[in-house]
Amino acid sequence: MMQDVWTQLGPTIAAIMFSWTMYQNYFPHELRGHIRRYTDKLVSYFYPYMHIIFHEYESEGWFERSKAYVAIERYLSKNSCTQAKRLKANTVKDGQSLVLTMDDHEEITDEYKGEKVWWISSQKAANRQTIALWKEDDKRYFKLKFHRKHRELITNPYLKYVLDEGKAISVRERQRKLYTNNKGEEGGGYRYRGWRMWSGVLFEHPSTFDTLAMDPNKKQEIMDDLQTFSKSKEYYAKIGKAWKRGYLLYGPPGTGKSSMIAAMANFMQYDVYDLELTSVKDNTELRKLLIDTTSKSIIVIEDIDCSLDLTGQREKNKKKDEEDNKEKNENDAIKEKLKRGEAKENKSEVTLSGLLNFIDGLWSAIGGERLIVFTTNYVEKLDPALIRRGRMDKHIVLSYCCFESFKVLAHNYLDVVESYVHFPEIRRLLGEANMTPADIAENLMPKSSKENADTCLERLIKALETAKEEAKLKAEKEEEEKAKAEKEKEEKEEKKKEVAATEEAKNADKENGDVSKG
Ligand SMILES: Nc1ncnc2c1ncn2[C@@H]1O[C@H](COP(=O)(O)OP(=O)(O)OP(=O)(O)O)[C@@H](O)[C@H]1O
Ligand SMILES: [Mg+2]
Repeated sequence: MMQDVWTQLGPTIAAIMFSWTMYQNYFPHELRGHIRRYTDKLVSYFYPYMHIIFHEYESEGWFERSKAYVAIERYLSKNSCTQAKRLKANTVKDGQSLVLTMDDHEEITDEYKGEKVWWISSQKAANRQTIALWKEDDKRYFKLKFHRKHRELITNPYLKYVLDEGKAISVRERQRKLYTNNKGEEGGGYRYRGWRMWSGVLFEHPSTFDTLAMDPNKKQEIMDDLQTFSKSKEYYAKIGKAWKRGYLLYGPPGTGKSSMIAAMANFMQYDVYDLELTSVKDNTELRKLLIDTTSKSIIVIEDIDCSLDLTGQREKNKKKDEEDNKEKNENDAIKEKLKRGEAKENKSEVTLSGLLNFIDGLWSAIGGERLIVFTTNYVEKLDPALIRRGRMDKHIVLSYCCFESFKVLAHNYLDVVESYVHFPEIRRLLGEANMTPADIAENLMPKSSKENADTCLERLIKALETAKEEAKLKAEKEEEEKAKAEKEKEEKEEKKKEVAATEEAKNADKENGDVSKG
């Protein structure tokens, strides 16, 4: 039987092989091209599917993986896990977690608006004679197969959906970074990312809006504002504004300005670029730094009043005495920060106009989706041009701890709620004494395993009473000093008047003498 089949098929197979060899070796090249085109056409006439190829590297010698390929890989990871028999593991988040995708030559399906598509991962062996220096030799690609009657649906909305979704997954899963432009002693900042202007470490600050102590309504307002901003790409484009928003956080030290920035970054899933203005050589370097930031980020300039001399003009218009006094306090505070290493001496040539350009000049629009946050202890020191709406769109004051803020801290630090016995007294004392959330937090923190909520709250009550007493004494002292100064001023005036009167009398005597002589 088998013999019969071979007798019949043998000549046919031999004829096909002979024709193929003749075709390969003796058929003219041009003619072969024509034949191939016509056979492709014929096949496509009967074969209803079409495909799109996405290469891992878009062109020869290109260093980076294609963004579309990476987004598709991320998008397909969910379906891969449930459908593919062989998976491939890639590490992400700086080696901290894995992304599983289908291995080469696997096929999985996906559905979009009820239509089925196929994704095939493939690999074409590269020419082994070439030496691949920076990537694997084999050229990977994804092939998307779909029915040609869905061409419109797949090439347009489906692919956009896949790429957007893939990018969103990457953003959600990426490990966020905290960057700084401070080069340090050895210029280490430039080492980490080679040619980049910023150096970065993982952003791991645990502050969130839940742990932030402030008035709940104000907190909600800020969260809504941030959320609206993140969803307003089209709106910003429509009104012709760069997609960025400025926040000015001001208030006394220890009221939660830096904590709020961390909470914002965690809430928005943004990177943080902590800009040390005193380390920026000049306006050109400032612009370069701006260009080198990515979208979905917060650019922070802390203690802006210590970073640049932005006081100039305005002070001339203010009352001299009052201003001198305040100036002294502020300078003391800056000196104190310098001592603690929280501020740097200003050797920078960055000017106010350079900074204004940084915030909303032409270059500020690149990248999009960025928040710019300034913090200061002395808002009145800043030039109005710097903080006007449009530059710093939202001004947020962080102040001394109120009862609402205290409740958040008490819950976070001690797990106690409003019904607690010490709360009414604390509420009363908070109304009478100024204490920053940082000080409250320090008092609430148990210092040993023997301390419980009661001991911590009692300690806080004592601290509040002391603060109240100190504030009273300070106010009395200030009052005394003011009265003393007032008295001294009056005495000086009196003395001046007396001197003037004596002078006048002397002059009058002299004039009289001259007249009598005459
Ligand atoms: N509003 C707050 N909610 C929760 N914790 C706070 C708050 N304010 C201060 N703290 C606590 O006090 C510490 C110091 O706060 P933070 O650094 O945010 O203050 P700041 O306003 O930035 O001060 P500075 O003006 O000196 O930079 C934080 O680590 C945090 O534990
Ligand atoms: Mg701070």
